[in-house]
Amino acid sequence: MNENKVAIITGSGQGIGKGIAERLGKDGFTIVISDINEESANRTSLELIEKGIESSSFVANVSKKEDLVSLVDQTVEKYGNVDVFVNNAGIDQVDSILNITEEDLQRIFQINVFGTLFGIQAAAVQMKKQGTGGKIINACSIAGHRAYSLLGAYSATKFAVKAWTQTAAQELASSKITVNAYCPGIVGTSMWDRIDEGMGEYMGLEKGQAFEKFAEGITLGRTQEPADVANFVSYLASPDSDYMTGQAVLIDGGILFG
Ligand SMILES: NC(=O)C1=CN([C@@H]2O[C@H](COP(=O)(O)OP(=O)(O)OC[C@H]3O[C@@H](n4cnc5c(N)ncnc54)[C@H](O)[C@@H]3O)[C@@H](O)[C@H]2O)C=CC1
Ligand SMILES: CC(=O)C(C)=O
Repeated sequence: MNENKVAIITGSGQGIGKGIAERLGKDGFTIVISDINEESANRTSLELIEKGIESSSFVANVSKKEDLVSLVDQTVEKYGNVDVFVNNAGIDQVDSILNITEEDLQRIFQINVFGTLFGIQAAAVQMKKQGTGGKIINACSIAGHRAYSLLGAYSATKFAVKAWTQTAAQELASSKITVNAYCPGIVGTSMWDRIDEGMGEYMGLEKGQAFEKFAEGITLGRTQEPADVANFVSYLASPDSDYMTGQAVLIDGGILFG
């Protein structure tokens, strides 16, 4: 299955992106690991190769459109096609609404919002050229369904990702390109280490307490692993999801409903 199909995952040197890369690699895709961090991108790609998965790594900063165009070009030069593009890279920011600065806002929007749009554009241009359809998959969040205290800027970026997903789905459907998003809850990656620290400072909590407080609301009684997200992304990347587009789906263990 998926022989000769190529998946690019941004921000896949670690965390959820790495989990997605491992799962899509198992599903038979050739995997392009891309990250702003060259060292982690190379390491993850080598790990996949050691598991028998065809893989390469390319450095790209998603906040620069030319990097994403070049990422797609380099992939096509090496493998001939792009079938799945996962806009996974994203950053967090913890701040109260009164303290968010213009500089902070520009940084997080440049990566989470502009970066996702640049990824959609670069992938769609290539997929349209190929004429065989494709799957564009974006990283949203529970914070794209409801905004959270101290995560105002981050939540705003994830609401925007949901908007890109809906618009791109409508505009690209005639080219047989589906566009969907995954919305995880609380995944124990380095992103949550930073959020835990930031919230801890604001709320006077010890290390780990903000994470635990958020985790209390999970119906299934445990926080998420990257593999929990990757299992769902595997479906979004497969023909089984061909009749689904424009959706930002909660995969959060039951934090939010509806
Ligand atoms: N960890 C969580 O609980 C949740 C995470 N998400 C989303 O999932 C995605 C992945 O998050 P995690 O794996 O937890 O984060 P992480 O911080 O562990 O990993 C993010 C990766 O993106 C890379 N990156 C950062 N800025 C970049 C840039 N400008 N260009 C290219 N790569 C860049 C980093 O080097 C890193 O490898 C993000 O979009 C995040 O918003 C959504 C919901 C929950
Ligand atoms: C990091 C993230 O999306 C949340 C809300 O946990």
